[in-house]
Amino acid sequence: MNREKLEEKLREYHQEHLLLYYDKLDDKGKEALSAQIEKVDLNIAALIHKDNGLAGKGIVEPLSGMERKEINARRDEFEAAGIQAIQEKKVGAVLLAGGQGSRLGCEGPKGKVNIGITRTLYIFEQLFQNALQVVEKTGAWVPFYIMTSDKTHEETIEFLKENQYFGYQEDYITFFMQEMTPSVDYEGKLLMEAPDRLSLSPNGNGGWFSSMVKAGLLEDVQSRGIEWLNVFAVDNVLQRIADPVFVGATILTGKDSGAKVVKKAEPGERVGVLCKKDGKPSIVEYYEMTPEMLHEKTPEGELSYSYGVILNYLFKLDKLIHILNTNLPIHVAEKKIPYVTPDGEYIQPSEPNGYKFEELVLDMIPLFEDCLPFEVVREEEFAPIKNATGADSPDTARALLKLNGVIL
Ligand SMILES: CC(=O)N[C@H]1[C@@H](OP(=O)(O)O)O[C@H](CO)[C@@H](O)[C@@H]1O
Repeated sequence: MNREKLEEKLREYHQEHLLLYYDKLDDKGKEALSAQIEKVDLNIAALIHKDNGLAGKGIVEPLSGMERKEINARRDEFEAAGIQAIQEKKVGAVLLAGGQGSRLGCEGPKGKVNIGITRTLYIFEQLFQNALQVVEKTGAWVPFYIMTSDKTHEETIEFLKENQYFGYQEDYITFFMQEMTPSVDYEGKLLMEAPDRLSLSPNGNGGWFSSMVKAGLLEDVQSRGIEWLNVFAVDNVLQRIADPVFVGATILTGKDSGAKVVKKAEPGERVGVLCKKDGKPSIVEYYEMTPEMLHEKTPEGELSYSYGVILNYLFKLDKLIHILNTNLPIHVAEKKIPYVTPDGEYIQPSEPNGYKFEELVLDMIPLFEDCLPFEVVREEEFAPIKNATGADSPDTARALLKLNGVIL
């Protein structure tokens, strides 16, 4: 697009300031900026006013799930069904790895964080170890789709290649990039990170499937005969991938989605909670729970909203395709967003100065017919690494890995 066309497009959305530095840019800079402006959704006002989150809207009630007792009683049956589906190549895995390890003091992809003590043990390495257990058990390779972001793509590919995918077969690994959305100030004006660059950030983990489709991977998924996708986060080193028992339980109970859950450790634990909203399974994210919901108890004295999701979901492919064009709610988060001033000065704010927009994978759940809440043992399957120290840190994860026999 030339200047005139860009101006015309921007005027419509009151974002003409994006061309403030345009005339001073060289041809490469002009092209780069123009490409970004063409690509982004400029209808920010619509984003800000979209339904924001689930909490407090609709009738929210507790939801009971499949508990350990029931799972253990039917374990063999579930496991056999899951193994069969994996051997028939019906299950694929999607690793959400777009995040950076900056909070853990490591620039670059979070999966590159080394949590070993006497040896190196990268987060990616541990996840592949977990996946290899299933390969060993079933004799079948589970195709892995790895979602990266603009900021982590090249480095992730390079790192995994260098390390020979930690023993996983290269033919079963495919990368795709998460899409980006613009950040805005409190007036809804798009922020710029540099004179030739908008401030963009990953669009949240809810965009994983549409990003996969936009990357042209639906054909790949379908040609492999995949019917189920197991989506999971990079930050839980005890994550079981394509767990045959979970896969089998979801299939045999006739559900079209499943969510692994743990009993919450305490009311304030920072996990999304599986519940019912307007009669359908839904997840309310921890920061959207009301104090009443957080503390409500059953007559037996247990938390009413006790199932915390560990970001490990199973989705049926045909349903994912069916809901592909359904809009997910946009979650608006106030953040500190670096930007350039009209004089070209780069500012790194110490206080929040604007909004980022995210779609969340948990908002997909109500779009499915029914979801199986599948209870897992926290000590065996949930060791998230979110913070440098304290709760959910490398230290807590190491303790849990040790408990599971991993040598650090
Ligand atoms: C948007 C999203 O998927 N949030 C997840 C995710 O939380 P974060 O704080 O965003 O890492 O991981 C939690 C489990 O570690 C899970 O309970 C929660 O629902």
